Amino acid sequence: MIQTRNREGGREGGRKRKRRGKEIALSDSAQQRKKEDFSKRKLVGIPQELFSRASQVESLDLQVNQLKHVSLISKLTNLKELFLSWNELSEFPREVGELSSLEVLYLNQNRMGNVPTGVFSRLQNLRRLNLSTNQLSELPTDLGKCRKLAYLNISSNRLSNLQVLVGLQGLRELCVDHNRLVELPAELFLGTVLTTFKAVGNPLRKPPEEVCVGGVKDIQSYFSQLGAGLREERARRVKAMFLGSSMAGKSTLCRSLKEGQAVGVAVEDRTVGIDISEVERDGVQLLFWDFAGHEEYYLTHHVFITPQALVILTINLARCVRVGWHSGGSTWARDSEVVGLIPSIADPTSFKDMVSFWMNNVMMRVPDSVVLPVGTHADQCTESEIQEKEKDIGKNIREMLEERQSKLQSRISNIKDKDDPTPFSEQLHRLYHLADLNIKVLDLLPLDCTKSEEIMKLQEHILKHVQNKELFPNVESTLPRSYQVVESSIRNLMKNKDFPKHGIVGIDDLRKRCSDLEELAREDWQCILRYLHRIGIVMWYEEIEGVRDKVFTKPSFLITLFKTVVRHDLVKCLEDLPQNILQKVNGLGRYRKMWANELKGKSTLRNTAIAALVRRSLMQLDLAREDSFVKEIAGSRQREGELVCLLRHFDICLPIKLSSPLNPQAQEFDPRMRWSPSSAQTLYDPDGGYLFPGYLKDTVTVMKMWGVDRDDDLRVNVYFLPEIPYGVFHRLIIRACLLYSKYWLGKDCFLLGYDTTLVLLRQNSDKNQDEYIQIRCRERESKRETKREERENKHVCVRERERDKERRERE
Ligand SMILES: Nc1nc2c(ncn2[C@@H]2O[C@H](COP(=O)(O)OP(=O)(O)OP(=O)(O)O)[C@@H](O)[C@H]2O)c(=O)[nH]1
Repeated sequence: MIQTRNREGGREGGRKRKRRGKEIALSDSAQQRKKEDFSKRKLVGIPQELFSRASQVESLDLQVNQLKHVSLISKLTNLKELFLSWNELSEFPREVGELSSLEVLYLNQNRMGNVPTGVFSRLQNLRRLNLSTNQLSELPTDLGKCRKLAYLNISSNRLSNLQVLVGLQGLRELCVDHNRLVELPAELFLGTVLTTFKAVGNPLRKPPEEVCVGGVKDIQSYFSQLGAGLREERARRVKAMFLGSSMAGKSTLCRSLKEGQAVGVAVEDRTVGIDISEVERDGVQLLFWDFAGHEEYYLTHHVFITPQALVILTINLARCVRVGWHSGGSTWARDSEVVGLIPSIADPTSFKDMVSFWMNNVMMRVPDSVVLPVGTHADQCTESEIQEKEKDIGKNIREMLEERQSKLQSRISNIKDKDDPTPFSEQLHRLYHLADLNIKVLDLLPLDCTKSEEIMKLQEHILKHVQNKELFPNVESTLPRSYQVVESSIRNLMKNKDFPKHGIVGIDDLRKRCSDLEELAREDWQCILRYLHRIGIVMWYEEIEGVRDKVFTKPSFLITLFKTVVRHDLVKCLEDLPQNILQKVNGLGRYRKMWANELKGKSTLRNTAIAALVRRSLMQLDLAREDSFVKEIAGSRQREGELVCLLRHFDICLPIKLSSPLNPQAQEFDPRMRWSPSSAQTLYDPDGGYLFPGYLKDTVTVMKMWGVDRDDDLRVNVYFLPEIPYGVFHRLIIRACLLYSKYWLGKDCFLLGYDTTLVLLRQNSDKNQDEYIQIRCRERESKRETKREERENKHVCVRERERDKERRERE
């Protein structure tokens, strides 16, 4: 998606760019530095005119040209800043090594394969160096002599060793994303002034990537614990995520793998949300995450689909029927009924629903994954059918991947062909990165899940692949012993009778309970907890205000909570709420119908309805004995419940006022500020409720308000490659509505009202199957329209009268 601009051509964040800009501006004014700007001129050599005033030039900008060599640059003896980004340099310009006054050197986005040793020995004043997006596999040993170097960007290269950087005492910012690093030198972090370190996209084992994403503090803690004389341990662990459409056989596979033999699953025993199980085989710990295939659950899946996992894409072979090829890739249809070019997600036999929807989701969320397609129900197909389907699915997936690559490449060329590609450098970097991260799809394995020997075949298959270091470089990681101790202490605690069955514990309480860890400093303990959170052993959302002091030691319980309000049969759950539960939340019997109708008609759930649903779930699990616990989860009149707090954070629901058509808590939008969910804190309204865009069914209200499209509407289309990820539009609804006081919502479209302006957003796909979000804007015509809008604003309000009546009845 086109969204970011980077004026400089480097790949630093906006803040840093600004800082650099400021630095330059300050030093400019102080020293009257002579600047020469020759950027974006399609130059193939340095302009000769420069040499007539060579000694005066202090800053030279040659970005975005076609330079293959840089000669005579050493004549600019007073040069302090040199920008050579976005050129065609395949060799490092050696003469640069003679520019002893140089403070800033940018050589990113070139094609250099190496930097010769000796160049940096004389660059003693160098403060900022950007060598990112080149093809470097080694760093010159003398780089470590640039004692003043404070910023170094060497991301998107082929580096596997950072030892030469040890000793750079002034280094504060270091970016090494997307290289081939397996280990990091501890000396780079311990006792240094490094404050920013980025290393995503490396096959890191020491420390593992889950530690590195926590930043310098977490890495320091990791190394100091490694160095504390405690034994280091090797952990071999892999998460296997079972994805695929409903009734494909995911639960059957998960449960059978756990038991080590074929286990039948009753058809009505549908997975709700996600099931988690864990087994150890051949010294590898396998965490199985079984994601429900029913559409309602896709909304929460993104919270749990994490990188570095093995994706087991489960396809019911008996359900797909081959009907021929066409460009849409929908090769399958039920009972020989040909589906449309873009088959509906609701068609469980379409190729899109069975394979490409999941593949696209995986490509978008975890694009460096390994996918193992497993064809279930092989016993219900003939040998030749299996072979044919196996071949077709493989071919279709390959075509999908090729199409994705070619789209990525064409977008890359589009940007590169622009006269000035620098504003798109961040986007280009992402495209390069996506093009690099080719998802690995293994051959389809057909299975009859009713046979134990077939289950064992799958187990062997999984173990063979996860032990392949090329496919899973991160399966093995080195951990300080304390990491293992904390993990096993928590596991042991969970076996204790007095440990809460739900597994939710206060963070300090948990630390106290792990008594064998007394010597571990609080900060180190938190770093370990963060690591355990990232690998999915516990959940600790320290960034969410309402739950930051809680640890969910049983992630499955968290998922159970999500299932309370995100489920395929929610209307029925509301209709079936027992009387005793209603009484607990001061509800009347007739509320069942009212709540069910509100959900069906407006996709809203009021607080009392949520409280009743949560209470019922907790009672079913025998966890409702402590009223205070139920209130913490479900909410009370004083405070928002932890469940909605989490759902809000993950953009699954939107707080709404049920009593008013307006949203008085809407944030004022400040374009200078970065918007984040936490900045959109809303006041808790005990009489309010939440809107779940995932349950929106039609577009009637929105389209009535909007009318027909007009030629003079202001219109912007935002295209997505290869399609709009599931749930993105829902999240857009939530984020946009938090900013506007008037909105009308529908399935796949919504309308925002501000002053006299209407803005329509809708997700579309055109005849070329390009998917995009369209933004249309127009002035409202008359006051009459405003009145009509208020009358029809039924998605965000129930009438005041109705609320009063309800209150009276309660009283
Ligand atoms: N004959 C046969 N039945 C299978 C096979 N695999 C699964 N089943 C049956 O298919 C049905 C659906 O399987 P599940 O494992 O519940 O499917 P799921 O993908 O988990 O479905 P959701 O929970 O809706 O996501 C169950 O009744 C299984 O026993 C197979 O290979 N052969």
